[in-house]
Amino acid sequence: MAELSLVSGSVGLITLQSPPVNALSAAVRRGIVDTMQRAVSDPKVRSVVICGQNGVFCGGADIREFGSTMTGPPLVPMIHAIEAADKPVVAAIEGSALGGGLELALGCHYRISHAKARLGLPEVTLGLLPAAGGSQRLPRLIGVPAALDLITTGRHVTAAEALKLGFVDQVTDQNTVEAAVQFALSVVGQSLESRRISSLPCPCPVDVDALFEGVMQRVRQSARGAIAPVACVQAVRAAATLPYAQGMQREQELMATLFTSGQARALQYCFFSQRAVSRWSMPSGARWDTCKPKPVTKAAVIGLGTMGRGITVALAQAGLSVVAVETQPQQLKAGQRAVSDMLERAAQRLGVPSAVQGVRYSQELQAVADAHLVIEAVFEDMALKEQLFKQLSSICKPDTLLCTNTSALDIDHLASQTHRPQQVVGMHFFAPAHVMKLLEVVYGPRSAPQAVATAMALGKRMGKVSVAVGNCRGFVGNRMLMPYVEEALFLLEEGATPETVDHALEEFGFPMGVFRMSDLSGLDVGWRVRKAAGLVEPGKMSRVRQGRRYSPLGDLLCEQGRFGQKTGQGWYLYETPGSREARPDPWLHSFLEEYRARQGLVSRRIDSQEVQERCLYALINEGFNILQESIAAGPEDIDMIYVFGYGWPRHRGGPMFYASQVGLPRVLQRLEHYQQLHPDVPHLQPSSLLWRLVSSGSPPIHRWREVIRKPHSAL
Ligand SMILES: CCCCCC/C=C/CC(=O)SCCNC(=O)CCNC(=O)[C@H](O)C(C)(C)COP(=O)(O)OP(=O)(O)OC[C@H]1O[C@@H](n2cnc3c(N)ncnc32)[C@H](O)[C@@H]1OP(=O)(O)O
Repeated sequence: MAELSLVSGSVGLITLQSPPVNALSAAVRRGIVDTMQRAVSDPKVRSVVICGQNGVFCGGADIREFGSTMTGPPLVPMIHAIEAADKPVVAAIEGSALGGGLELALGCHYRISHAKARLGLPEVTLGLLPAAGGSQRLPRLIGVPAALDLITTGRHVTAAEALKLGFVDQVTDQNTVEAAVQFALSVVGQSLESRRISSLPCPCPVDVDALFEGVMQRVRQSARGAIAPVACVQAVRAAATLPYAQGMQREQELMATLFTSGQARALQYCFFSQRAVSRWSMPSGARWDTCKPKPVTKAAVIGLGTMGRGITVALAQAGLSVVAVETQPQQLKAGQRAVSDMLERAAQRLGVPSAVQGVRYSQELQAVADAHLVIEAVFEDMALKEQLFKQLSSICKPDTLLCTNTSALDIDHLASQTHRPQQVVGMHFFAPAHVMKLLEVVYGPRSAPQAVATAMALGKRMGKVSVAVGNCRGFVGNRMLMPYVEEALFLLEEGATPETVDHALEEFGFPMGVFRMSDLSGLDVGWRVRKAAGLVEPGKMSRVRQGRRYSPLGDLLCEQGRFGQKTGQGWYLYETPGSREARPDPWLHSFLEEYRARQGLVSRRIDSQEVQERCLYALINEGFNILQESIAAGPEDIDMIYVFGYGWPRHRGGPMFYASQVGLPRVLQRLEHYQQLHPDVPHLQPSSLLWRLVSSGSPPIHRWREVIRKPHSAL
């Protein structure tokens, strides 16, 4: 797992060998300890270079080992032994040096990096901190503020930035190992004292207390309940204020708490789930590894509203040639300006050439004729989309993929408007479409596996986390959101205020509670959907519609023109239309009191626990229904949709993972409890899959699929 060879007569070259990313598994650590010992004791070896095979230095500790008892040589003494060596050790960094990989490099006396390498300490994103000395060495080398930035965000930096910050000694765009070998030859005989980072003093800011207080406040605010960023600050503070040995002790203590935490498990589950969702499958048995995507170089977008603009930008930035069609001349002009601005700004920020030239604009639908793939992003209106799909079916080449960006409408119905239902899929983007990472790729019963493969591959090219899901109202994300929103409205009827509900959800870790979110996206959006579903009865207050409990509160606000931020009033009050700061609205509080009085509802005190349980368990319950119906292939798919599209706090792993952590029997018991209190609310009726999982002994989440697939009786 690590090989030693002698090169250029006197350089011991240690090559880490553990594909795909040379993670520091027990075998690799054993290999490093063994080869270092041999190199140090071999008189022919005068200096050492450490590199990784296949163009990757090291992706860090082997995350797969974290779930079980760690065996093999520990990282910390291994890195100390490298640093203590009396022969110069040079890290030759290609590809990635991340986490334990960078900590290994920081234990070396010199670091030579390829220009295209990426370096960083992303442990915080896995619920950990750099506990192989990284939190103590990096501040000594680059100073406290820069180290705090890298360690608390986990961001990867380019070799150029690493050189500027001072933790890389040389950057090359030639062969990195050869450059490192030459470098190793050149430093033989030089003193290594100043190269042992652990022996350097930590450059200490003038007012350490003020600095760390400010940082801690900022970090706590953005962490939204995540504990690792806070521990990272504490570890760096130890580097700034304690001698190295004591700092290391503090680093280990903090790591011990994080390592076994539920948050670390959740974040590591997210790491693997994010990768697992690209290995999609359909109920038909079609899979990611049996279907080849079709090449797509020319795409078309129809409709230049907010979504169409974002989708155009995302496609152009992925290097596709795009034609954007908008039939309204004013909208076309405004859309063109907005798209060009977004592309120019992004190019400036990233220091890359602008993709503006890759986009053409037209008022004519005919302009999409030679596209390989068309994404429709017109107004959410079935009649309009039906008409459009009929036209596209005759304009486009027979093998052109026809995609819709609908957020809820029936993909199969749209497919039936065309002569090529197998070529129709949903590509459900989230606003702003060029920023948000999530893409739901929705297949109908007639969608061809190759069409799904092509949409998934395109999503990947656009840098999205793409999740393949089946066709149903609202697909996965919005379908699960419906009971969540409904429960929040019911809680208002029963005595809560928007503030108490939002506070409980934000306390859980959402960036915004349901009412602030609804004000931001516009109350009229849901109103239109409810109208189309025949649920809205203007001016009426009835609380049972279509045979189940219904809250008309949202409709009543819309009837008064309260659409949220854009009108300056919604569930909250805003200083002016469009402003963002939500303030409690006394009018709304009186309105709720009057509403309850007219409905004969007795207001009661509702605590955070009830808000969280009713909103979140209702959402989770719908997730179980979705799994049961095979709309999502597994819990990881649902969880990634919620983490990347709906602000579910990543350190809680997604709704299904959260349910597994709370304990399925507990979720079931609380749903039953609330269902008894509210028998007219069908979404509180526990899903039969939840029942089956509990009666199968509540297996761990990675074994749920076995229960989902098991044929079940109608018990
Ligand atoms: C109590 C004391 C205990 C001490 C513990 C010491 C702790 C040390 C801290 C750490 O080092 S934690 C790990 C820090 N490293 C990372 O976070 C890096 C994670 N990896 C990546 O960011 C990327 O994978 C990459 C290295 C940039 C490569 O990206 P690329 O897009 O090229 O490939 P991927 O699809 O992401 O990955 C390919 C394949 O490899 C698996 N993998 C990647 N990194 C690791 C890893 N560190 N451990 C185990 N497996 C890893 C990844 O899961 C993919 O496989 P899959 O089968 O497709 O899932």
